[in-house]
Amino acid sequence: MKIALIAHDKKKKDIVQFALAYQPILKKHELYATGTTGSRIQEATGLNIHRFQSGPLGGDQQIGAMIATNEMDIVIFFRDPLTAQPHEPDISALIRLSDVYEIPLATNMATAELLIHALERDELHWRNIIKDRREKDKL
Ligand SMILES: O=C(CO)COP(=O)(O)O
Repeated sequence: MKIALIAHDKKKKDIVQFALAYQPILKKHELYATGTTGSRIQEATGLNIHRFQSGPLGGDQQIGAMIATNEMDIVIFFRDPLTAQPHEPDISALIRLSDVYEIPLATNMATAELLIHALERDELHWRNIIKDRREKDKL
């Protein structure tokens, strides 16, 4: 599965803790992240992560583009609901696209934990079925 990891600045420590705790699960998947989140997780865990631009410079949009082309399976996005972000429209667009394409999206640690356990139990297998169906529809 392809998993996007994103965190706003005040949530970066949390996502690093999350990645450390679930490293054995995460390492079995293809990981993507916005720029700074990706480097912080990489430094702490050594996980292999494809890093996009930093969020304010287009990283959220790059992940959104993967969602729109049916290439992203899970989004874990530790948002900071208490701080205004300069790229708020990009954040809303990413969340909107996750809803448009019905991509499992966790915006806080509690939901992220549920998702990661579901992933480990292979309960997100339906994503592969949807992907195959959409690929066939394109033909
Ligand atoms: O701003 C972000 C998401 O909206 C995250 O970007 P960084 O990981 O580059 O800090």
